[in-house]
Amino acid sequence: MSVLVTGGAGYIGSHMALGLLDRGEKVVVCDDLSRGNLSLVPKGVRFYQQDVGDKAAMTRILRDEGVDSVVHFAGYVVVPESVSNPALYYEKNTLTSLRLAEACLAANVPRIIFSSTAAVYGDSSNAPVGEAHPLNPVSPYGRSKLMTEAMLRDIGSSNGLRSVCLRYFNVAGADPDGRSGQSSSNATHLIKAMSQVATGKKEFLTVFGNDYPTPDGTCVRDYIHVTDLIDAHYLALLDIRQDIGAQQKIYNCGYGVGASVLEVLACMEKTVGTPLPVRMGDRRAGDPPVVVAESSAIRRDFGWRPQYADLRTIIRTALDWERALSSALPA
Ligand SMILES: NC(=O)c1ccc[n+]([C@@H]2O[C@H](COP(=O)([O-])OP(=O)(O)OC[C@H]3O[C@@H](n4cnc5c(N)ncnc54)[C@H](O)[C@@H]3O)[C@@H](O)[C@H]2O)c1
Ligand SMILES: O=c1ccn([C@@H]2O[C@H](COP(=O)(O)OP(=O)(O)O[C@H]3O[C@H](CO)[C@@H](O)[C@H](O)[C@H]3O)[C@@H](O)[C@H]2O)c(=O)[nH]1
Repeated sequence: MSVLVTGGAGYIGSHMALGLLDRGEKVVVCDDLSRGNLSLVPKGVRFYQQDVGDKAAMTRILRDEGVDSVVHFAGYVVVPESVSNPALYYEKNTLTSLRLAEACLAANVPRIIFSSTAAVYGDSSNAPVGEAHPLNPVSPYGRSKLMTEAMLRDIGSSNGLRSVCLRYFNVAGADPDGRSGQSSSNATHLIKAMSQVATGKKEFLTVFGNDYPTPDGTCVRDYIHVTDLIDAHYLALLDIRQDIGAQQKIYNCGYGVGASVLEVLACMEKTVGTPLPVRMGDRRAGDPPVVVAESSAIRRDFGWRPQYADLRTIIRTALDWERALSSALPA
């Protein structure tokens, strides 16, 4: 049996493909390369350049490859873009996931692990958010993911497709062995942008707002190392394969520690040993002030034990990857 990784040419999906191969799993990757890089797909996986929202094609692939479980990363991830173009996000995240779920039913694939997000909570007013926190996304991106969770829940109850929805907080860092990392030169993520500034690929960092109700006025986030996130997925895969318990399980993936934009900047400057060029800018649309995880459930239920829960490690691995990144990679 093999595991299908959708979006496996992207940042997190490529780490998942590596993590599965490292654990001796057979891996199939489907990615339409709309936002990914073929060079990130590890050798040793079967690759299809394929829109995962094409139900007929996906049904064929699931059957032909003997897939027993799907790990679904494919989607669009830029919060401000979802504010300016919501329809794109409902199409690429919600509709595509619906078609993929239908393909799973048609091909009798009984399990899916879904990339959800802390953005489903919206403004969490300073306290760490647990899974039972009110769901009030402030961006179309967050809503597109919340709708997908609900769809999977209903399809699970009525048609037997099991799901684990993992709500990631801010994923950053790179494979400690240097095999993958954030490779899109257009990525909007803070630590990526800082790494580009630190390596001279970007002129300066803009801090989006310093008048938030936080200790230093900049937004606070819970940054989680991508390798710890992949461990959480593997534990979720082991759990879902047992076919026991609730049809849908939902877990936060974060460390429960917040860092402000200025704290992340200070850590990056310490790592590179020099101040970075920075400009203060306006607030960015769709940004809640504080998003920090309460993540005891996944530790308790799956025995998740993060290995890289340290901002310096996250920044060092991101920077190592940025330095190694070939300028030949497409955007
Ligand atoms: N990066 C984060 O901090 C973060 C946080 C929370 C949730 N997530 C979720 O994790 C998942 C992966 O995020 P990422 O940071 O690796 O993004 P990414 O953009 O690097 O990867 C997404 C991949 O999906 C592919 N893709 C998009 N639509 C597709 C389609 N219809 N068919 C086939 N392939 C398609 C893209 O080409 C790309 O390779 C996303 O679903 C995202 O919403 C990411
Ligand atoms: O050049 C930059 C980039 C970001 N920021 C700020 O840094 C913080 C983090 O931003 P970013 O790294 O873009 O992440 P988020 O907008 O918090 O969203 C990420 O984290 C969410 C979960 O919390 C995921 O759902 C999203 O996919 C993922 O992009 C925010 O306050 C931004 O305003 C800056 O000040 N300057």
